[in-house]
Amino acid sequence: MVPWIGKWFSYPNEFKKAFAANREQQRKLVSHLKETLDPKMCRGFVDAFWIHQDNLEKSGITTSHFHNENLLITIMNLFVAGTETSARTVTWGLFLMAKYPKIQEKVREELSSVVGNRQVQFKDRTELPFTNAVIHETQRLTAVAALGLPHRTSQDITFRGHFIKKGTAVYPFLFSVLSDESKWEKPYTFYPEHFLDKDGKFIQRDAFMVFSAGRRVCPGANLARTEVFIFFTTLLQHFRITFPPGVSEDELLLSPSDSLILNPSNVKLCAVPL
Ligand code: HEM
Repeated sequence: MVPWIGKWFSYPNEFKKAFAANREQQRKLVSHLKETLDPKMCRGFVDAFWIHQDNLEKSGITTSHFHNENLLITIMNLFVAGTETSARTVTWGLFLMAKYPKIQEKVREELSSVVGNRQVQFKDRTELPFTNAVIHETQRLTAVAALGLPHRTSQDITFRGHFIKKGTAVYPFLFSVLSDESKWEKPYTFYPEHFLDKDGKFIQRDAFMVFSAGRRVCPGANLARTEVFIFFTTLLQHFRITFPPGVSEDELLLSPSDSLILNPSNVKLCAVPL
C-alpha cells in the first residue's frame, strides 16, 4: 500500500544523519536563546520553558520533566509536526487550484463577494462554505499525514479477528478511512461536494480524520486549521495560480513524492498577481 516506506528502512544511515543534523541545528538555536535570555521579557516557548525550569530548580525540584533533553525533543516535534504538515497542505491546495482552474475561480468569486479586498479572518470561514469545502477536500484527498504516528498496544487484543500482542507498534493508516468507498461518493477524485449539502451549505463528515482521533489526536489541529485557511485564502485573494508555461494540467500528477509527510511531486507553479 505504501511501497515508498521500504526506502526508509533501506537507508537507515541517511535517516540517522538527517536526524542528527536537525538536532544539532535545534541545539544551536536553543543555546543562542539561553545566552540572550532575559527572564523579565519572555520571547516565546523556549524562554518560558527555561524560566519555569529555573523556578523549579530554585524550589529544590530536580526531578521534573523540564530538562534540556525534553526541551530539545519538544522543539523538534513542534517543527516536524507543526510546519511540514501545514505547509504541505497549502502546497497541495495551490497545486489542485492550478489543476482545477474552474474550482479556483469559484473560490475567488466567493472570497470576493464575502470578504472583498480586506484581510481574511478565520471567523469568515462560516460564510465561505465552498472555500471551506475545497480546503477540507484538499486535506482528505491528499492526506499529508496518511500514516499517522506509531502507537503501541497496551494489552493483548483481538481486532476484527486479528490477534495483536501487547507492545506491538500499530499505525492508524488514515488514508484508508479518507478513501473508504463506503464513506465517500468519489474517494479518489477531487470533489469538494463531499463537504456540501444540496443547498451548498458546508457539512462536517465523521470520516474526515486527517488529524487522527482519540486521545492522541493531533494537538495542533486548531492551529493548523487556522493557518491553512488564512494562507490558502490570502494567496488566492492576491494571485491566480497556474501551471508554468508549457506544462499541461495532465502533467500535474496526484501521486506524492516519497516522504513521511506527503508532498506533490516536482511541483512548480506560477503565482500571477491579480
Ligand atoms: C494540516 C496540518 C496537520 C495535520 C494533517 C496533522 C496531523 C497529525 C496526525 C495525523 C497526528 C498523529 C495522531 C496520532 O498519533 O494518531 C499528529 C500528531 C501531532 N501533531 Fe499534528 N497535524 C497538523 C498540524 C500540526 C500543528 C500545526 C502542530 C503544532 C504546532 C502539530 C503538532 C502535533 C504533535 C505534537 C503531534 C504528536 C501528538 C502525540 O504524539 O500525542 N500538528 N498530527
